[in-house]
Amino acid sequence: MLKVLSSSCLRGRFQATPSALPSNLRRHGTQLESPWSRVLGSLRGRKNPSLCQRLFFCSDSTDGSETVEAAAEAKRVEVEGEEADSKTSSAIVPTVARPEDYLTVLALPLPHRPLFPGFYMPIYVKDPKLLAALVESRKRQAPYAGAFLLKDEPGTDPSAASGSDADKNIYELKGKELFNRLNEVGTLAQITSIQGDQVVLIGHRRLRITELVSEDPLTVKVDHLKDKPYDKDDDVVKATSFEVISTLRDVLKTSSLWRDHVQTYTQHIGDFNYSRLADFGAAISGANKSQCQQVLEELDVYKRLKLTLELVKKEMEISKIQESIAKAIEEKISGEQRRYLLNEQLKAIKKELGLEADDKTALSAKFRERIEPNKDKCPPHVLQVIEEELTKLQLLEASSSEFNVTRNYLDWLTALPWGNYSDENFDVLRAQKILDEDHYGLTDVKERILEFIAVGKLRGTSQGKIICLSGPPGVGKTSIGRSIARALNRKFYRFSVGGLSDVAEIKGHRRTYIGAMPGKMVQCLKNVGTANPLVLIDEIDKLGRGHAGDPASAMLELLDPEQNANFLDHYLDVPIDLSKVLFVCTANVVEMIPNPLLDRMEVVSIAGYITDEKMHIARDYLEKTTREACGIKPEQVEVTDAALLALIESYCREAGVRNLQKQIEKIYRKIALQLVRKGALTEHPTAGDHVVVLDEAKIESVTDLGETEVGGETQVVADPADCSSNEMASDTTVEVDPTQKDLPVDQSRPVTDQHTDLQVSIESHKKKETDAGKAVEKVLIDASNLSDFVGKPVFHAERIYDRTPAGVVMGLAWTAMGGSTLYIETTLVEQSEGKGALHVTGQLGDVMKESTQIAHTVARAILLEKDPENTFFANSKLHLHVPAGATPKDGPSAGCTMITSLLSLALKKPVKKDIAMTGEVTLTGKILPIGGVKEKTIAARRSDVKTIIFPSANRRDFDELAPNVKDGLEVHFVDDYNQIFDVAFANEQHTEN
Ligand SMILES: Nc1ncnc2c1ncn2[C@@H]1O[C@H](COP(=O)(O)OP(=O)(O)OP(=O)(O)O)[C@@H](O)[C@H]1O
Repeated sequence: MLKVLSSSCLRGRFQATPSALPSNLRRHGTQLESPWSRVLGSLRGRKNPSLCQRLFFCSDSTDGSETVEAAAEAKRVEVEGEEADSKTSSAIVPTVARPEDYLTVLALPLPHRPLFPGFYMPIYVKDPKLLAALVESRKRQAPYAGAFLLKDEPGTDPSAASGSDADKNIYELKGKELFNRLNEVGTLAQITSIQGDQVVLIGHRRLRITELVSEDPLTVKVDHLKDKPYDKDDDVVKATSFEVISTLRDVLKTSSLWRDHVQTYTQHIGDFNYSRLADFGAAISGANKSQCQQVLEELDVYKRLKLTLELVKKEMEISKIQESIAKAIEEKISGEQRRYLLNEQLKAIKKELGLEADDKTALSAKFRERIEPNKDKCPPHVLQVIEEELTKLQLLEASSSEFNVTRNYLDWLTALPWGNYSDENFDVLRAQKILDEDHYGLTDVKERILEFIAVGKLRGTSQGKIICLSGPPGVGKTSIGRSIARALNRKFYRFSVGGLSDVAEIKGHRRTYIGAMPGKMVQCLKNVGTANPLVLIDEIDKLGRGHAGDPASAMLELLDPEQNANFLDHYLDVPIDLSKVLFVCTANVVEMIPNPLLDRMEVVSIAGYITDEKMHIARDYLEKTTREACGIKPEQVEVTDAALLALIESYCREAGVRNLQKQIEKIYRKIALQLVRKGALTEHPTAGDHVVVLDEAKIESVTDLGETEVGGETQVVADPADCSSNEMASDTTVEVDPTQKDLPVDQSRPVTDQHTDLQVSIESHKKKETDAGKAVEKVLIDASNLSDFVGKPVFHAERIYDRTPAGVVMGLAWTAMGGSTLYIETTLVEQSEGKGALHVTGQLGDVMKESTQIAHTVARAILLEKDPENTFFANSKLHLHVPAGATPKDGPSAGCTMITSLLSLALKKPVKKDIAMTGEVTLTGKILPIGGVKEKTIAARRSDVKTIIFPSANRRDFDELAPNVKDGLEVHFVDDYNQIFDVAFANEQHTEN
């Protein structure tokens, strides 16, 4: 029966590129594709697609008569074609002789695949003799030859890809050699066209070579093979064939390459035969040549179907893999593109549905939404600016820089808490409780804050004020600021102006600059979200001098209650009301604060703490917070008062408590380490274990139970359960001193206490019972073991002299770090008649140098008055020195001390024991007031001074001091130097001679 492939898709295929070629041809690379495409080209040239179709499936039978019928039908169709080509049609018209009459045929070697009956195959014929013979046979109207697949060369890998060098040599095979390489079973092939060395074949029926007839060209005798008879109605055969068909359909779903073949074939499923189905499956599968040859050789149709089924199943798997690979690659490549497209589509859809406005509208909506809740409280002029800017935003191009500037500006403008105040707390008692909770002492500051709250309560509103906390570092200026905010229920914001020299930091940059930002105050308001925060301006005394504008003046505008109700930030360009903001400034040296600023401030000075205050702060505040921070329980540690006192007096002699805090932290860190180490050791050892710890150097050996080697302690760990008993716990206190060589170890008693390699000696207590009834390790810190935790005292007493010799007097000084004591030393260099002079050292400033000159003159006058005979100053070259030489010193307040020192040398009389003095002296011996009375008093107490001489003008300052600062001091207030002379040199018996 003739099958004319009329599907339009086939027509399309033949007009397509080589990729549309049947897959079995395409798979074998260019060698096959090339002639195939040329043949296609020639056919296409004839503009007769129907002809091409016929060439593919010309018959469903291997029967010669059918072939004749097929050819006749082909011719009929061809004639019907508009552009029939007589030359081509003659090429496919079979000879008069029937195919089965061909018993001797020319043998055509097929390098890659066998030719299946009913299939079309273009090949190259390189052998000129063979080609000539083929041409000749066509001329003789006998265009048939035998096509046989070449066997693989012995030793080659059949799975190796074709197209290798070995393949190229097949064209050189000739005669016997070629004969031996041919598979026995092949196909009777009709030569449909010959163009150059390209020959197009159509397979007809199976052949088997029986003998070699001639070698050049190779001619063989053949038997025509017929399929073994089979029952067409056999269920198994049917089922197998149906499975082949359904697999082919599955492949069709995944592989478009096969679609045309399979569709065409299955369309004609009604009159197929099983044999051809098997051939079809094998032919179009991608199986290798030996597998295909196996199908060709199989004459049992059922078996052939089974073989084919295997091949197409495999093909299906391959096509699935191919599909997934293609999909993955496609996804990878087009992922980005697809996302972009989808995004665009999404945007378009949203816009269409009115779900999303464009960027500008969305932005405007965002800003409006932000300002909406505050609209009533927001000043009208600000609302007006916002409206104007929003209108401007709509008009600007979104990509323009101006747009960004406007957007940022609106962002800031709408983010500020216009008229948004936190509820103030005017409860004085609560505020006092909070202030006391956070800080010990600081009565002045606390009082001032409470006054402020009281006024606020009476007025119903609080007025922004500027409080300036001044004092040495570490006295709690910053931390009290935080407490005040808590007490007043205001938001807290801190910024430091130390070294600030750019006015823009305070007042912002103009919007026209790239990267312009508003000033600190606007940033503060945005940050805290309320318009009445407490703003702590740290280090205001260290405000820079400024290169562009004066930061001090900008601060003035910010802080002055008269001006700051309409503070104008350069960036915002709309006045902001800062009058509700409570400003607290901190400074170390009040004198360094620019005067106009200082004028507007209420200075509250914190002078520093005396030992007693430090003890309280350490015990009730620092220790508590540090212990909690280190995760140590109160019952695990005990720091004795003696230890704390030693720590304050020998390690932390500063005015504040920052260093003390550091030392306490150091102690607690070490304790934490010890506790953890002990915990680790006591957790792991079990009863009977030996644990040797302490100084590594001392450990020589570990012995068995009950033995102690010299230099090491062997301790037997008791059953941990025993430790919980009261009796045991109370018995196991061990004191270890690493410096002690042979420690007495009571080996009859189990010990759980272990010592770490910290190389410190501590008393480990296991006797304390917690509420839960468990024994706890307790670390005890006493004055004796303090150095194990904080090292040797770094700060030695300020007192150089236990008893000052003649010519040495203790003075009192004030520094930014607090008060301090200092000595004025004078010695005689040489004596020569009428050559009295004074040489000065100790990095003294100009004022202090002048003081020495004044002191020299005054001392000479007083000596003359007291002892007219004494010519000491007139004839002596003197040297006055103020230790420590590395520290620069200045100021007039050491005047009286210098006079006393000079007189003491002149009189060879030491001053009263434990006396210190301070006061500026005039040339006539009058004593002028000094500053820093509290600091100086505290410093004097630190140095164990018992008697202090202050100028009378400072009596008020001294009287204001807390009683605990004044307690036990003998204080003299003087107007004239003679009064000092009387106090300093009175009742002293130690005249040196
Ligand atoms: N009276 C006090 N009661 C409790 N703790 C205090 C007291 N004074 C200071 N402290 C603590 O001392 C530490 C240092 O204080 P802070 O940082 O406030 O010092 P400061 O005066 O601001 O120093 P600086 O001038 O260097 O900024 C803080 O942890 C603070 O809690």
